Amino acid sequence: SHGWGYAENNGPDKWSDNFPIANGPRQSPIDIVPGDASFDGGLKPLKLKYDPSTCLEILNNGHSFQVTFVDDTDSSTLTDGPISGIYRLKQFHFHWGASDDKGSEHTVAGTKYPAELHLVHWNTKYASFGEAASQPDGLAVVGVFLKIGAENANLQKVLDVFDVIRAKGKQTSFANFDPATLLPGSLDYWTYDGSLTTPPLLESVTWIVCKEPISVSSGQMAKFRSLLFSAEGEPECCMVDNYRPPQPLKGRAVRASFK
Ligand SMILES: NS(=O)(=O)c1cccc(F)c1
Ligand SMILES: [Zn+2]
Repeated sequence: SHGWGYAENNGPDKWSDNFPIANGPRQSPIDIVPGDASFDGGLKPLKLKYDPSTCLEILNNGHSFQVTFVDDTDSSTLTDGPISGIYRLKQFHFHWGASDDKGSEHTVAGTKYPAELHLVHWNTKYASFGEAASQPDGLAVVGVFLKIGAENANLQKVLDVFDVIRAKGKQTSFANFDPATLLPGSLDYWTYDGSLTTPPLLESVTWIVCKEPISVSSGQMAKFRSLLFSAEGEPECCMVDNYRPPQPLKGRAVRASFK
């Protein structure tokens, strides 16, 4: 049977068939309305400490591409911000559109960005990512919007290996990349309780969405769109529009770390 995806027959509107939590109380992404967010002076600044030597490989998993990290020590961590304890970086990946007018998962007062970066961390009070992913406080994902502008030289280091991971299932070693180079200058953020934005849609994520975007050029966005959802030997299907649209807030509070 066909697995989940982003097409008409297996996309976001169909996910609840196999993953009923898709209609749950804390689903992601959401539309962030800055005027509705409440400033919380108790929120700490994000503390991100990344060790580039924990960077392991880059892979096309058929839904996005992801850069994975060695997470058997506290070398690359997220602490403070809205969370308590230590969360380890597991991977980062992106979501993007077929054109520059769409692609992000979170939106800001209805505004879609051309892409969105997700840095995925898991709570070390649990034994593993998999265990943490099933807990309400198990994961913390930092979201960063990409906005069309100047070419992003740090991002280019990732795009330069796309030719060897073009098809689903391809992976290659990827060493000494510092994900901190993909963070915006300001780490002001909105935060709310949510979920994974792809199946299994587990409601285990503390979302931390940065207010300030990073830049990406239109040519670099075209490079994202050169990846394939399809595996080698299958009819080629461009990897585009791999984003879930905003989900109902269902009474959740969105807090801001800034005024
Ligand atoms: N898109 S996301 O919510 O960051 C996500 C989806 C699935 C797995 C995961 F680790 C993170
Ligand atoms: Zn994601």
